[in-house]
Amino acid sequence: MSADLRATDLSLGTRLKGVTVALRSGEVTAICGPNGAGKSTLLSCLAGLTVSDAGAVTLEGEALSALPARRRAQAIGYLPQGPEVAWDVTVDVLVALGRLPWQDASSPQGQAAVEAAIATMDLQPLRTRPVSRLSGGERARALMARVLATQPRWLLADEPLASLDVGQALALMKRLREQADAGRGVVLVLHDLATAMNHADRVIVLKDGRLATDGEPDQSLAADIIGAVWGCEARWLGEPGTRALSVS
Ligand SMILES: Nc1ncnc2c1ncn2[C@@H]1O[C@H](COP(=O)(O)OP(=O)(O)OP(=O)(O)O)[C@@H](O)[C@H]1O
Repeated sequence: MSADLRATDLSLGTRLKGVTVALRSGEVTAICGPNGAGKSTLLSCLAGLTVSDAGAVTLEGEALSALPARRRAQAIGYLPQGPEVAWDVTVDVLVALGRLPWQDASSPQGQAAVEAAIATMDLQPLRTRPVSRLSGGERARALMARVLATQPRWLLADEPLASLDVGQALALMKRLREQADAGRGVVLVLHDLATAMNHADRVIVLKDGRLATDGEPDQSLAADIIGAVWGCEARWLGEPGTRALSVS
């Protein structure tokens, strides 16, 4: 069984045009590109939530579209961009919703997974707080904890750092690295190219719905590619692992 999530020749209107990528478990993959490039659309297709006009997504060799919804939800945790929380539940209850695909929130195993997710996202002090009384960043952490509580083999997150402060963002990237080191696949839509450069194993760049590059961060985010895709004159500063991007 190949431990990968593949999109083959994926097309959807003008949003995706023949995108082929093979994502590997055990890696952190960043999907980057300008606004409207198709990043969220690709991630949603990889999660099985958006159906393409042409092409296919396979999960570990099986067509994603043929998998029962529950098995798919067990395997793939998906955090959309700026998700709404429909009910004003407490953090505890929200995170426990992550066990729905397993239907075991009240079992010792389910509870252990919820506790681990709450601890991982540093949510103990907030666990009895209703979601409506969280700050934007706290809410983002609670929503990530819900995804982690599922303990999916694949973690797909659309701009998971968007509302986090610099310390929380760094902490989350470390946690996601631990998830990859534990053998999970981590796929993140990121606008911050320095985060992608410093923390991803691999960077996929989309432009106008097409694959622009797919490779190691140094290669995919080389200055000439940033120039061609984002239209900025770019220069990387600093050492590998802590690089900063200077753009003009
Ligand atoms: N439901 C939809 N129906 C039709 N077109 C859509 C839909 N959602 C998004 N689009 C369009 O598809 C293109 C790709 O959108 P997508 O959200 O995937 O881009 P993105 O790369 O994630 O952008 P951003 O960085 O702004 O979040 C955009 O031009 C957008 O306007």
